[in-house]
Amino acid sequence: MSIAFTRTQLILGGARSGKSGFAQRQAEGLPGALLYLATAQALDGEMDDRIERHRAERGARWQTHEAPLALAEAIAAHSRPETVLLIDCLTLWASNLLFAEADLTSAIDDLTAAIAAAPGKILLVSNEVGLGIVPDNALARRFRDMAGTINQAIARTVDSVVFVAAGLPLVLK
Ligand SMILES: Nc1nc2c(ncn2[C@@H]2O[C@H](COP(=O)(O)OP(=O)(O)OP(=O)(O)O)[C@@H](O)[C@H]2O)c(=O)[nH]1
Repeated sequence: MSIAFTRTQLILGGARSGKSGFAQRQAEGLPGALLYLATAQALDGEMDDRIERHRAERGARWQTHEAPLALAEAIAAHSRPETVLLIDCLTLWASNLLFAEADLTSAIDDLTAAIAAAPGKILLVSNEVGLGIVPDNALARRFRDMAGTINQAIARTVDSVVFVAAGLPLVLK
């Protein structure tokens, strides 16, 4: 099932909700060159295997670039009128920012400006992390708040927002 797409779309969902697969199918339904911008870093063997599986599933139509922190710069460098950029995912980008002790407000401003200025199509994947119990430690609470703040800022910026649960899309905007 695909959802109407104009130029920019945010795809939210919980862990293993099917959001990445949904975003990939949305992108593959569009004409143009497909570019995957990964924010994940392979820090252990399990993540290596996961990334390998994702690369194999994407197939030969896709090019991959990694941007754990400099997402705005990567969008500016790779977006062209004929490209479809899939950014997966903003939640890991938030945790990379947190560990790098980066300035969240200016990182969000740079990212929203880059999305608005990009000439090509952009899909962004993000986790909806705040639905469970309140975490019992300050770092996890800070991360949860950052993730929510980023999702709201990106949702304001993009043309459409979809929430994926159990593999099924619900249009929010
Ligand atoms: N560095 C890197 N990361 C990748 C690559 N392909 C996918 N990833 C990462 O893999 C992650 C998504 O995979 P999963 O963690 O299996 O997805 P999930 O969130 O559990 O499940 P869904 O809700 O179904 O998306 C994203 O954070 C991507 O950044 C790649 O080629 N390089």
